[in-house]
Amino acid sequence: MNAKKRIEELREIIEYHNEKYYDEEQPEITDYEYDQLARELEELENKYPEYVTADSPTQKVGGSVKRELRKVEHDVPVISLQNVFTKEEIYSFVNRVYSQVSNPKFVVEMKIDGLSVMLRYHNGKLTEGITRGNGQVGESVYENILEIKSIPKEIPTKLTYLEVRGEVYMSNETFERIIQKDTDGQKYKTPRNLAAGTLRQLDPSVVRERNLDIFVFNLEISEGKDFTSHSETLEWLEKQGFTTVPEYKICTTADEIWRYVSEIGEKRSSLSFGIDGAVIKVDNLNDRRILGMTSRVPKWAVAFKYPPEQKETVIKDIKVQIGRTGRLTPLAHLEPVILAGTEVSKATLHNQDFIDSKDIQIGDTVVIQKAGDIIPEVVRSIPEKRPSSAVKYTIPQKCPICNSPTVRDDNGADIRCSGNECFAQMIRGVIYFASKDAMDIEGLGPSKVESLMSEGYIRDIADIYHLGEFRDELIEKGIIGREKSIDNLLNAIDKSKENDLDQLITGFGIKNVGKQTARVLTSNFADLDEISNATYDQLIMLPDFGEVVANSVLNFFSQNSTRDLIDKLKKAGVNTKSRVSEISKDDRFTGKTFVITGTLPNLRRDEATQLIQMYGGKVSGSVSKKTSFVLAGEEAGSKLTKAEELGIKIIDEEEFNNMLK
Ligand SMILES: NC(=O)c1ccc[n+]([C@@H]2O[C@H](COP(=O)([O-])OP(=O)(O)OC[C@H]3O[C@@H](n4cnc5c(N)ncnc54)[C@H](O)[C@@H]3O)[C@@H](O)[C@H]2O)c1
Ligand SMILES: [Zn+2]
Repeated sequence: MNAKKRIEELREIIEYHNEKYYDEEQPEITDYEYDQLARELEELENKYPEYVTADSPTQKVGGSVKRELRKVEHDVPVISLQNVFTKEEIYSFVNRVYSQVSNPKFVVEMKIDGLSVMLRYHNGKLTEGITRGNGQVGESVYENILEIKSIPKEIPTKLTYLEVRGEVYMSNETFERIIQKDTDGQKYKTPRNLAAGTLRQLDPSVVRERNLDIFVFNLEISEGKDFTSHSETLEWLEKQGFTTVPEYKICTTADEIWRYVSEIGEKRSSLSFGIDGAVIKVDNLNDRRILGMTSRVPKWAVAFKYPPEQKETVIKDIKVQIGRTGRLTPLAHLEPVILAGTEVSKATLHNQDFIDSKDIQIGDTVVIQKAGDIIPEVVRSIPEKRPSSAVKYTIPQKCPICNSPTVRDDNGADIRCSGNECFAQMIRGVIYFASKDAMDIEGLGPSKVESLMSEGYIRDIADIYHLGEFRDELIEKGIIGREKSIDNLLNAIDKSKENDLDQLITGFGIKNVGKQTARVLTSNFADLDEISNATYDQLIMLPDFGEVVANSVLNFFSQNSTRDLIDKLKKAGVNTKSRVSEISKDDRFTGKTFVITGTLPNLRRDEATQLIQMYGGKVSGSVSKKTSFVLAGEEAGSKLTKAEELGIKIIDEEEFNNMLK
């Protein structure tokens, strides 16, 4: 691909992820992955400056401004920081500074993973709180800021105007607590996203409940008071009651800086809050002025991004997941380990090529990492630690769901089920079963259904009623959410067992049978068994039933898989009795006994029998004085004679049909 094209493509991808991250607080990729993309774009733009445009994401800061929040223009544009990823880059930054100013000092701070907020004070009183927004214009979150305890609302020194900048964050502990019980909070993947989502919503009481906090890291404006260094401002800010970035350190040499950066990196996972790097800043404010800035970043600071934390663990098993498009994705089930603060028990292996190229086997010890603290990935296997019991893994040749052959995409590494819409179709079926129109199981919406099916917990609708057996596993995997959401869902599932039969029949999703038709069935038959044994003639006589609908019903209930499904549902305790039919049951033949003889022109004998039984009548094999009617067709033999002798009423099919009208 040529450079220009790649640059354009990268810009588009990055803009997309910026919006997800900054505006929706719902990132789809990890910070690490994002940083790789941003770095690639930056390097290309450096190499081909002729392609740099003013609207490139490398030239801009942050996200946009929410319409619901009041816009505020920044006094000092809020710029970004240059990211660096290696020791060498830190050294070259330090060397550059040394070449431009004499005896520089540096402050090394943690880069808190939250969102930037500017705080304004007039005459010592807090008057405004603004998000970074696009760097020029931010959003007022003043009412929300007031709910953050560690932000002083009034400070002892009454300068006419003061502006400080800090990072609003949420501690890991608070994050865990909130996503346990708060369904809105559960939408967010990381403390950073939840902190941003919380600060940018409109209800201050939510901020209070969610216990946001702040670390102040910069003094922007202090009218009537001068400082010579950054570290001096931090000390002064502390005296004013601000909580400043913890454990910052003043360093002189590159070696010293690197040692401290590494030290922070080592204790990173044991901190009670998230950091996404370390910031190295020139301390002296005059030096900063000499070094200057670009349109987007200061030249007197860099942010070091730590490589993702890695751990070793063992692959216990590899299972295949099936996605919406029928793609089979192998998933490693791991010996659980704590990584970057949370437990990891599975990781995607992407495809067969990934497994083969990394030489990954079941039983292997592997190195995993959580890129950007979200999605765990397998970095490599350690063949020296391979036990003799290790097993090679190949994606199955038959789809574990529909048994169709699996095929490799012509032009790629993906392997798909060749079954016609196998998974999508199944998913739709289960989603419909749980929907309001059918079994109305609250909490079992499309995305939950999809994950449960992808993970193999649900293969058919009856499996829904066995989810309770996997309660602990589901909690551990976090597929549904936390303990509370799982219990709510299990309760809703349990409750649905008592639903009326028409809801269950609707849920089967039988072709041409909607809610209305399901009701007709349940008001004419006593239970699911009667419905599944109903004959064409019984069905065709039901109100609103035409040939097509009747055949659809017959076809559905004649399949073995349907019988199995019904058995499974009954065993699980799902109601299969019709309540409506108890009231409106048509019992016109109660007390009447029929004898059927000869061949009827249209009805088969078993069909006629069922019709009679359906209306409360009995069918007997021999004619006696107790016989009410003899239903006779062609070639009726001795029974007809006997009926004539006893004077019992003989009817033909047409008369019988008339009795049913
Ligand atoms: N996953 C995604 O889809 C996605 C999308 C966009 C951005 N991101 C992540 O966000 C990063 C961009 O980060 P950013 O928006 O915070 O801006 P940035 O990289 O420009 O860093 C500057 C920000 O760091 C923060 N900060 C925290 N502690 C600080 C300290 N001690 N001193 C100075 N600043 C401090 C401030 O908020 C400041 O505005 C990317 O590198 C990426 O990791 C991820
Ligand atoms: Zn399939």
